[in-house]
Formats: sequence, C-alpha cells, structure tokens
Amino acid sequence: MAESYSSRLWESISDIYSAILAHPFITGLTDGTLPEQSFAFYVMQDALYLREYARALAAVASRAPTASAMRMFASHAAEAIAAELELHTTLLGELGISKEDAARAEPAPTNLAYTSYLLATVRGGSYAEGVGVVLPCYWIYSEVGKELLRLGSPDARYRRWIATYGAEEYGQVVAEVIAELDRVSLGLSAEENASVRRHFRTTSRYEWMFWQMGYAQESWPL
Ligand SMILES: Cc1ncc(C[n+]2csc(CCO)c2C)c(N)n1
Repeated sequence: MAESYSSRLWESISDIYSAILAHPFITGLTDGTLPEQSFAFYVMQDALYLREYARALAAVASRAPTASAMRMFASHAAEAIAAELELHTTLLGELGISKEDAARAEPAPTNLAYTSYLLATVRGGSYAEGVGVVLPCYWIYSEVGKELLRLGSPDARYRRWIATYGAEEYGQVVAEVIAELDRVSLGLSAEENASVRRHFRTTSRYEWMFWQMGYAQESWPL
C-alpha cells in the first residue's frame, strides 16, 4: 500500500522534530536542568497561546464538511479553553505566578507570530489548509509527550505536565485528526497540496520556536 499523506508529511519535518527533541528546554525537562523561570514563562505564554489556538480550532470546526469533523474540532476547541483555565488555576499558582501577573501578561513575539499565522490561515485558507496548519500542535506534542514519558523527570511539576501530553488517550485524539487530514488530502489540487505542506512545516517551525521562546524568556526589544 502506498504511504499515507500524513506519514509523508511527518517525514517532511523530521529535521524539525529532531531539533525539538534536542532542544535544551526538552532535554532540561527530563534531566531536571530546565530553569524554573523558563518553565514558568513558557506556561504563562502557553495559557495565552491556548486561548488563540481554541479560536483557530473553532474556525476549522465551523468550516468542516462533515458533522463528525465539526464535532471533533469543536470539542477540541472547548478542551483547549478548559486547559487554559486549568493552567491558570493550578500550575501557575504552584509556580509562584499570581493571578495579577497572569492577567498582565502579554504574548511574546514568537507567540503572537504563531497565533497570528494560525488565525490568518484558518480564516483565509481552505478547510484542508486549516487542518494542516493546526495539526503540528497536536502531533508534535503527542510525539514529544511519549518520548518524555519514556525518559521521565526528577521534578514532580514537570512530570505532571509530561503526563498530560504523553497519555495514551491523547494519542488517540491525535490519530483522529491525522485521519481527517488523510481523508481531505484525497481531493486536493496540486496547488492546495503545496499550501497544506507549507502551513504544516511553518507551524512545526513555530513549535520549535515556542520552546526556544520559553527557554530564553523572549521579550519585545522595544
Ligand atoms: C505551543 C503549544 N503547542 C501545542 C500545545 C498542545 N496542545 C494545545 S491544544 C491541543 C489540542 C486540543 O487539546 C494541543 C495538542 C500546547 N499546549 N502549546
């Protein structure tokens, strides 16, 4: 049987995925060398990210051609908002970030660039382009989560975070989204196929950049 559309897509970002696994944010989670400040910065930025990502998923849901795909993306949008609340109420408190600090936080440059690209693509592109642009967020976290779960971490807070994304149920969620992309890939023109592949690579790059942003506690130069 010919290789699936999605497996070829995954192969096209193998350089980015390897760079993510080697990134000091990721290796630092498992060997305990990740500075707590970098983790806290990342978590606060991620809460902001999740709100915009939920908007992107809701936009993809609104354009889905089938009831089952609409239901899937709409429920993931709701879950992303719930995850944001959970981050605010538990993890941020444990990391010593007050509600006031969290409310004042602004997206760092990489975060704003990533979410702006997501929203522009899901609003201006086709449904297939929307699925392609949101997929690296799911897929890369699921793969990284499995790898981190295998390696473990000496820090209980890092372990808890790892458990969320390394969970087997989470792998099933991702598999359904991948299956949806494989379904829609069947009817793509050459031009649309090129766009989907470009969006997938671009948000995969942003996934690496998001860890770099957290690690460096990226700020606006002005
Ligand atoms: C920068 C960044 N990228 C991906 C995720 C993971 N993630 C967020 S929402 C969602 C799908 C719906 O639950 C997934 C997989 C994250 N947290 N932060």
